[in-house]
Amino acid sequence: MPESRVPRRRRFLVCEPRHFAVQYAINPWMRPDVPVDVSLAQAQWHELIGVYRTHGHTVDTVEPVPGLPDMVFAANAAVVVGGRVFGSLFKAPERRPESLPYDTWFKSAGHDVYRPESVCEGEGDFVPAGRWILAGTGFRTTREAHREAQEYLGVPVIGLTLTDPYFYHLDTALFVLDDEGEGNIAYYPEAFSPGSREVLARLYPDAVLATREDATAFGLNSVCDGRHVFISPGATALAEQLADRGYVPVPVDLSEFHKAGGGIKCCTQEIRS
Ligand SMILES: CN(C)C(=N)NCCC[C@H](N)C(=O)O
Repeated sequence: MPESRVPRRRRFLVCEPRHFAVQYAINPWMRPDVPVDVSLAQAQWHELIGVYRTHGHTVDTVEPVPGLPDMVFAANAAVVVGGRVFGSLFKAPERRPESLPYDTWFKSAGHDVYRPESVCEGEGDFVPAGRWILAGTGFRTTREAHREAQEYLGVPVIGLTLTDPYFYHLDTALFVLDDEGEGNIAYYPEAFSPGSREVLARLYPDAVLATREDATAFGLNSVCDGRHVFISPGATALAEQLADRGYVPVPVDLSEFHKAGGGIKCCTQEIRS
């Protein structure tokens, strides 16, 4: 008999994909020659927002800026812990201008915003997990940024090295299921260096382990509220494992966004107060 899980209401910041496109290639998923169906992308995104709201979560929006096609990936703009906003310094010059509108939004919502000196991409690589923050490096966010984040947020930052370019952000290879007590996660071990795998196995002996099929279906780019897991419908084996553990998978298809290398979590910035 699986455990009964209790959801916690979340506050999310999102950005409508009004100017979404694949115009450049900064990860192996992006093919500017493959067309994006913009109206399908819009419909998929609105479906996600509707699903969050019907599950009791608060959703705020930042105004999209023309010429910034990846701005829809709100998770990459910052990581917010205890109301403190640790902003981003994108690696790709094409994405750097996204920081200004996001910082402006956070400031107008009353938050202090820290401007990092080292390359880092928000919740793409910083994954708050209760007592600590799991932090990816290898493709985008630097070790120096891990140090800056720990100093500003006052939360231990545990560095993990990513080794597969298809999983270039930590949130493509891992997500948090529970952030209270011992906590728990789901992840794809082969996306990490041997040492980082050992660290994850030590911290999370009871983790849910995903297959490459689940991971390439963006199954680990999921959002969990403690009970519901908003998950890509292609990650069928992972959804089954989660259901066996008492979670409730809620499939939401963001296939148009996969063409840019993003999924559900990338479109979702969590504002932790
Ligand atoms: C889970 N992922 C990868 C994210 N958190 N963000 C998606 C960013 C996509 C963008 N084209 C880029 O390559 O930066």
